[in-house]
Amino acid sequence: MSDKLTLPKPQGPVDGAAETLLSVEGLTKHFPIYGGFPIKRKVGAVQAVDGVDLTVGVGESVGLVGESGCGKSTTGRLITRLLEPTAGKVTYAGQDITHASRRQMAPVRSEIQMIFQDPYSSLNPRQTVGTIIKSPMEVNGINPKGGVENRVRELLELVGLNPEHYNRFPHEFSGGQRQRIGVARALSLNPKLIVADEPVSALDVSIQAQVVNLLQKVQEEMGIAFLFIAHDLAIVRHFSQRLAVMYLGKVVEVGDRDSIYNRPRHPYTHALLSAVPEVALDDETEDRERIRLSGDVPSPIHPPSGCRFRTRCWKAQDKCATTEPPLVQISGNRENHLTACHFPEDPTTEARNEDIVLDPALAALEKEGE
Ligand SMILES: Nc1ncnc2c1ncn2[C@@H]1O[C@H](COP(=O)(O)OP(=O)(O)OP(=O)(O)O)[C@@H](O)[C@H]1O
Repeated sequence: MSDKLTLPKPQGPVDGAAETLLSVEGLTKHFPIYGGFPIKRKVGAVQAVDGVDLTVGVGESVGLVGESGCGKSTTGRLITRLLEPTAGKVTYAGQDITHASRRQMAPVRSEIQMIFQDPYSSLNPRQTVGTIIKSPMEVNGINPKGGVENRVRELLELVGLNPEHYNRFPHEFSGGQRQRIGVARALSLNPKLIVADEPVSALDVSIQAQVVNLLQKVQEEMGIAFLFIAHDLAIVRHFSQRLAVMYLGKVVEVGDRDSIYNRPRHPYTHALLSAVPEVALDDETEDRERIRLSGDVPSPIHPPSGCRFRTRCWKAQDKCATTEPPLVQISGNRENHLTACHFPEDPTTEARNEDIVLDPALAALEKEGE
């Protein structure tokens, strides 16, 4: 039997969205920590990703959001198989690729591409733009109609760059243009899924929208599915049809865009939304609740018991420390809107009477100052 994966048409609609292209179940990555002298042994683990379930439909754009350190990049790298999962399952187009070898991954590799955060370090400074974009085609033995160079010029044009700049080097481009080169490189293999890991975070705010628009165009016109990783909800607001909110290695809420932005239930999603400047500036919603998401995410080496958000949650009760809330469709949620919380917020973003301060130390300081 050949050990190469064959890629049948993706099967079965899931989540009410398109046919499922990618699905991850119980995805887990624990990075071991070694210590001791003279013999080093495992003394603990960073629980970066801990039992994530997620699906991306064919041509669908899914946003994965959460604060820095909550495991978004690790999730992206597990999906693209740049990292080996500790546990769980990754299924792409109906095939289990969780532990697929390099050889087995070969046919899939070209279909799943990644765009990285930093357009400065992700491009080889010694290679011309032409070489950077054509390399994936050459490595994968792809010879497009009209030749490789012609295809590279087409791709440059598609991402809004001058095809005549084929022989230029990355340092001759601005940050936004370099990220466009990264997009052209990702597109060179006609992918079906792009994992974009904070693709605009390193760019000037004025340039961010242009690159997001380009990605949106690519997603819509070429039917490419996206997992768009971002730390704030404003960036993915217009881009993602569905959103998953992550906190300390777990997905705490997932649903379609309207459910997450207008009917969020998890206190953490409320807090993230209240930090979205775009929302605060909006006249219609100027009375939105104000939640100050201060304090750090606890260490993923010793995450809190029960609900991981409980140490920063204004609604936490005893049960939250003892029982982990499952990610389910709680009462009041629409279909496919799942929330992991014992004491969810009302499904509204109406104004509150008082500010909520998530950091107890900060709250005490404010009280003293009154
Ligand atoms: N190779 C590694 N070895 C040990 N710990 C790691 C490794 N990679 C990531 N981590 C840890 O895993 C946790 C999750 O990291 P990850 O980069 O996935 O988070 P993130 O949400 O993408 O954050 P950021 O936006 O800052 O990249 C962090 O605590 C990080 O320090």
